Amino acid sequence: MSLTAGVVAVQGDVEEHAAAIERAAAARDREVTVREIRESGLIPDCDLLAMPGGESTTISRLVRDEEIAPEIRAHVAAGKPLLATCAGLIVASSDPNDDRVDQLGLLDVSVERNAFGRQKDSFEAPLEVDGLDEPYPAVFIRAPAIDSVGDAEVLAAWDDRPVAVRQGPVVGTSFHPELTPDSRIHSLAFFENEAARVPGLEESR
Ligand SMILES: NC(=O)CC[C@H](N)C(=O)O
Repeated sequence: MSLTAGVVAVQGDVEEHAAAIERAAAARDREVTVREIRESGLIPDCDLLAMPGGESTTISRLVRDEEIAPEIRAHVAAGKPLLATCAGLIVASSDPNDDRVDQLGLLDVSVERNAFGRQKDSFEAPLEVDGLDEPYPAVFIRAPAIDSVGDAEVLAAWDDRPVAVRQGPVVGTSFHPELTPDSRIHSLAFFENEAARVPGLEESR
């Protein structure tokens, strides 16, 4: 079955996410069509969803004004995967610590925007990630840190702060997995988490 993927496309690395989704799908011999999401009505047809980095206040505004937010929530409630990166993580969180961001509350974490310090505005780090055999080359750009974690599971930390989390079908990262050729995070979010995200799947097999 061919898959349909959506990338919330207000700004940020939309094409890079699309390419990473295509690489991750190809590695599994899956066909995928990637659509850019700027308006409501498209997400219900999507099997997978990515919410890229950019500026969280801007993304939040689009998602609210275009009435995309309820569709993202319904997508996740149906157990379909969402990968939320950097600003996307801030929007997906339950507490962005910023009144200008309308959070979606899909990841039970509070975040601090731009938390990794001015001298380290942008850096790459070899990250140990739960579920990956080798460190992942993680690119951080004015990245948020995760301050506290409720129901979500921490997949990776940097500088003693969580930077990748999972809650059911949602994976959130502080870094930008679309900016390196390594598509293992997309693969983890979209193709390797089936049992965890679809309740009852394990039993029904
Ligand atoms: N690269 C990014 O997505 C940065 C996120 C941005 N600093 C914000 O707070 O919205």
